Amino acid sequence: MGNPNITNPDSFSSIIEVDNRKVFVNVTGVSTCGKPSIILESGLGMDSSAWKDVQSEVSKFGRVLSYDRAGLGSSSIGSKPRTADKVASELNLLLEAIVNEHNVNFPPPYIICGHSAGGIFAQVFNHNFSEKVGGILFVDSSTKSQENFCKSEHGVYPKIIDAVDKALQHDLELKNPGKVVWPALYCESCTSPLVGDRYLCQMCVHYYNLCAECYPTKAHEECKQHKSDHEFELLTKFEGDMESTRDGEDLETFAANLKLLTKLDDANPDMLKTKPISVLRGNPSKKNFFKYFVKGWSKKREAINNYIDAEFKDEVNYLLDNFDNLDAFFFNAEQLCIKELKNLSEDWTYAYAENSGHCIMFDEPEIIVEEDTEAFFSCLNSEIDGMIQEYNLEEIDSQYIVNFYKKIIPIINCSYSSTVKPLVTLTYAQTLDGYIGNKPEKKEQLLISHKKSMILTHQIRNMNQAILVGINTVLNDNPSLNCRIKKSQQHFQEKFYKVILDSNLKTPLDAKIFQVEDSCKVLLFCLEDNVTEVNFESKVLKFKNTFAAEKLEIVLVPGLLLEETESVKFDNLSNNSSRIKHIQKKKVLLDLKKILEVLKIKFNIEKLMVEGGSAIISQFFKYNLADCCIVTVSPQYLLGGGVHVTDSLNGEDINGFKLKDPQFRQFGDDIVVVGLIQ
Ligand SMILES: NC(=O)C1=CN([C@@H]2O[C@H](COP(=O)(O)OP(=O)(O)OC[C@H]3O[C@@H](n4cnc5c(N)ncnc54)[C@H](OP(=O)(O)O)[C@@H]3O)[C@@H](O)[C@H]2O)C=CC1
Ligand SMILES: Nc1nc(O)c(N)c(N[C@@H]2O[C@H](COP(=O)(O)O)[C@@H](O)[C@H]2O)n1
Repeated sequence: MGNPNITNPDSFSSIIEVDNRKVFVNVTGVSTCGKPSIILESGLGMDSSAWKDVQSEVSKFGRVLSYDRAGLGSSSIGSKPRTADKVASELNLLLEAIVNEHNVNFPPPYIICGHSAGGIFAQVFNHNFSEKVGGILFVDSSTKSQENFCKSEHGVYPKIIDAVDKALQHDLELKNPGKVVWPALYCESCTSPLVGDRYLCQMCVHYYNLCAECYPTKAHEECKQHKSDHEFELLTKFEGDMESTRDGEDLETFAANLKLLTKLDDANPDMLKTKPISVLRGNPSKKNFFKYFVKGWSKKREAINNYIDAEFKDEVNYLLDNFDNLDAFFFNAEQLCIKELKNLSEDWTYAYAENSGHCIMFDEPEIIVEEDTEAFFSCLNSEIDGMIQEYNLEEIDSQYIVNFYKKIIPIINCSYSSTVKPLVTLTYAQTLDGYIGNKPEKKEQLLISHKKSMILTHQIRNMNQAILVGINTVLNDNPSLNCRIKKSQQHFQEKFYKVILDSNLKTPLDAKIFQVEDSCKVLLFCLEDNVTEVNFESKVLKFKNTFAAEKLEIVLVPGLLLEETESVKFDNLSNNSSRIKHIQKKKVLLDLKKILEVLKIKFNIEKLMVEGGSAIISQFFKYNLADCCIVTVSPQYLLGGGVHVTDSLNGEDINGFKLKDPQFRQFGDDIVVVGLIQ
């Protein structure tokens, strides 16, 4: 079943035939071989046009599909009832058709971004086609608890809904009688629910919905305040019988779909447990949904009253009268929804769109774009999680991370130029009590970072040309110091250096930095004063006999005398007193400025990442040699003690400082703080 309209299989918007039905599809976005694709699933009665703003943005970093479900927009009607099972199967057939029959690149895993009832369809799709789903982004999604909500003492809502539906069908006051067309939208001028044509103001930052009655007067208050004339676009034109336009997507079927999901979840409760999900909620006090059900309709009280069963009349009218008192009730219902959604997965993120109502894609599409990016990234992470230890990660060419880094360091992009040193990024992970490592005697690396911030660290390694650590880090952690992201290793292997500051050549010959299969070169910086010592000379020889010149280079640099004052407490047991004695100690450390100069001039290293440990970080701070910081803060306390991030500055009189232009971002459980050092 070919489709002549598809001229560019990478991006197309067309009506295609699937299983003898016509389905409108809109596939856009950059080709993402090996990465997840995004499916935009609209809410009840809404077609693909709802995603206009979101799709154009998300397409910049991935493959995106929006489509009209059967009976909506430009798609032909489907068989009734419109159960979520049916919707899921039809979506699956559509995906198979566009990939197999139309040769369109739209690879799984899929991240389904479901608005409202679209979140229910997404979950049912995950039950039935689990292997294809990477994660779900819930955009003010419906939840199973809404069924209880309907059944609860406030079960009067379904009665209002019924009455509204009936009123719409019979009430001649309304221009376009028919079923409720936009369950979540109301006219922002007259507050009636939107039936019939729907208009959007093109000039405002946000879209405004106007019904056909208000459209000619352009009566929206905020629109009136704008100086220029507003242009309104007729977004959706409904003609004739509404029944055939949003065929079958009614509240009765919606309630049945909630029951179906409850049944599927009861049978298989963990279908989403390990998959990343994002829960995005609008502001309950702004949800047009509720206004539609209650406030908007209080204006049409008479019409509604005609269609409410006598036994519910008092209750319905009480609600219509007391709309403002319902905030607390709606707030509680909202909390239930959030709890239910978060419980679906162990890997969830939550975001609150304060300035949005139920239709976040109209009010704040940018938040969905951001959340999509997060889900996109999480999905990649969970794919590669299991492989981290095997040094076999898939490439994460994640613009998300790259942008995060670049955003705060414009100099990395353009204007950093120093003839004497590379651009230095200081990166480490710390606990809430400031520790970066275990006590040295433990001889075990302290795992602080969440897997997601760890991947960030690896990506940042990949964006630099060298990593520098002190010898104690090598002795304690035995790190690999490579970038375990496959494919990017290509770039990494050719250009990367592992730099160890090791005055006395204590680095073990069997250290992992030499062993891992990469072609990075190890640079051991040693103290030039040592060169005459026999012991040192024999060590150098051993290294040279063990490793080829392209694998290892020993670089001699001058030392810098460091005078440390150590405070020692002496107890006098006879009189139970104690005395502090200050002992002056001398230590030689390698000259960092000289090392940076050599890295820049001899090895052409423009960007250097310094990982630690404490002594190294402290010295970079002390001599103001770092340009920016990326610090992972993990929500844990070590308490028992260990290596503190600036331990070795103890006693020295050095001024502290504040990061410039700090940025913060959550990666898994951790907060990553990024900023410039002036
Ligand atoms: N959480 C994290 O992100 C990280 C944690 N760590 C942790 O840090 C701990 C190690 O820290 P620490 O004990 O301070 O040791 P370091 O790894 O910082 O190494 C310090 C040693 O490096 C050598 N050195 C040479 N020149 C210099 C110089 N100019 N400045 C500083 N050191 C120099 C010195 O040994 P010599 O005189 O022999 O040359 C010095 O004792 C480990 O527990 C490790 O796990 C490490 C990195 C990151
Ligand atoms: N970002 C980060 N988080 C942690 O929890 C850490 N323990 C570290 N440690 C640093 O990473 C090195 C290990 O690197 P490999 O993965 O073995 O290549 C370790 O030596 C520290 O420098 N970092």
